[in-house]
Amino acid sequence: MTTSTPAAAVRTRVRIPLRFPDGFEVATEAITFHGLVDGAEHVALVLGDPTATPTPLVRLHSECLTGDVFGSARCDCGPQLREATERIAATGGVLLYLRQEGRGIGLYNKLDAYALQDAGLDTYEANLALGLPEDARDYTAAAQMLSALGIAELDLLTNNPDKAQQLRALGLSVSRSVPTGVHTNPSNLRYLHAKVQHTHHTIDLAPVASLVG
Ligand SMILES: Nc1nc2c(ncn2[C@@H]2O[C@H](COP(=O)(O)OP(=O)(O)OP(=O)(O)O)[C@@H](O)[C@H]2O)c(=O)[nH]1
Ligand SMILES: [Zn+2]
Repeated sequence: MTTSTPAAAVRTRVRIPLRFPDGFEVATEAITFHGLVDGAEHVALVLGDPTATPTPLVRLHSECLTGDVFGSARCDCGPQLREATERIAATGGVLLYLRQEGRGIGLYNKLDAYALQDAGLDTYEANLALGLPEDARDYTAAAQMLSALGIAELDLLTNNPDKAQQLRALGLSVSRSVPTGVHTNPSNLRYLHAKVQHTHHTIDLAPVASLVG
């Protein structure tokens, strides 16, 4: 981490057995922190043995109440969370569950943005129309969490180049960006297409290109 980033410290470690609706089960250790710069209640989930490899697999998962909890098909967050949990457990690593709902604009603003998308705007235009940034996420707290866990070098499970870029600028060594699976459905195609076009997410939509309007 850069010298200008304040250090955070582990507050509590507690074991939580996870049981997903599809039957997948895995044990995790949930970790909370003191001293995170943005004051949010971000949580780290340790899966498998992160010390088993010099570059543990890490995912920075931005909170999505609608996708992660309710099963919304408007985005790919729920399936990505499920996928990440299993893949990280297999190799050893950490999932940081970051309280950055709506790319950092909050739940109510995200739902306002959904309403604008239903009126024709894309996911980025909708944020701007609300007078908000396209993407308000800052990963300084994530870098603090990783440093507090003793992780300086990692593989990052993401399709979003900005996440690796920000972590590197914060002094972490991101060995590789490992793409997630492609989780398309009729309700999220336009959203995923906007991510590829606008923010260069590495999502291979070629197999479904003809369906994107
Ligand atoms: N403002 C806004 N936020 C959204 C929208 N759809 C999903 N989100 C939020 O976007 C965040 C997830 O970001 P994504 O752009 O799907 O993916 P990413 O985190 O940038 O990249 P990956 O690491 O590849 O998943 C979550 O916080 C969601 O709540 C939307 O239409 N508008
Ligand atoms: Zn989502």
